[in-house]
Amino acid sequence: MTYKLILLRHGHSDWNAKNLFTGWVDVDLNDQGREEAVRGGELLVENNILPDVLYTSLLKRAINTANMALDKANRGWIPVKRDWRLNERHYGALQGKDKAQTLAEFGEEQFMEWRRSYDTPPPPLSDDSEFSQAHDPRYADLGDALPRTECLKDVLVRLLPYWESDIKEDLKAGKTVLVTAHGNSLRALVKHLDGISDEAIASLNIPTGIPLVYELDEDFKPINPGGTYLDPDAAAQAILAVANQGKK
Ligand SMILES: O=C(O)[C@@H](CO)OP(=O)(O)O
Repeated sequence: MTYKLILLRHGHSDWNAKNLFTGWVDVDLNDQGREEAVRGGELLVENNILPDVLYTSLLKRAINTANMALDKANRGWIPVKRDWRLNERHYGALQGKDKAQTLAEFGEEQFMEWRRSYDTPPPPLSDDSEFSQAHDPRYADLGDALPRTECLKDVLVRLLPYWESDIKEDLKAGKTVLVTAHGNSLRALVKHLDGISDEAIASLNIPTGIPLVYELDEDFKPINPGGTYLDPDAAAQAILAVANQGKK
């Protein structure tokens, strides 16, 4: 028995275009992102990989990407599960800040430590910031568990129980699962699936809008380590662009 898992990072958002740290701020797709989402759906059809169930975060850039991709694939009817555990990493006090300005102000070492180190979170975001989610009704049930900042390790800690309890169960039932989420929540999942070290994960980046397909064996180990991008050329180009964000 093998299992099929599709990971899809949301398409380009307004704040990707403006080069701002986004995290849990609920920014929508821009025109480029909507095109990427539709193309993502086309790639699923062209490769005959059709999801049976959809998982998304609670953020509209992921929700809308999934809806557009599935509509293109004529799979808008599949069951949907949404959970905050798939949200982007909470970027703390960096949410809403310009990446290039942050790089110039704090230097490359600190900037990359905040962006890509496994276990150093940025400073926490104050609850009275305009970019805070402390009063957002969609997270009311979280109580004290609501993050004010997160490093990648924190994302893995909140995501893994959900992977085990829900996503893996659907895979075990033989369903092709689509997870539409974010650069850093997907990096956390890929780290787990591929057994990537805390150091090596720093240089792994995920492009927007290109489905990444994993075939997993009965122990949920990848038969195709690193997964397979359905458009490898576009993925290679877009990965470089993500890696170089901030550097103008
Ligand atoms: O701003 C963010 O939330 C993320 C994803 O866009 O950025 P980065 O790639 O810098 O972690």
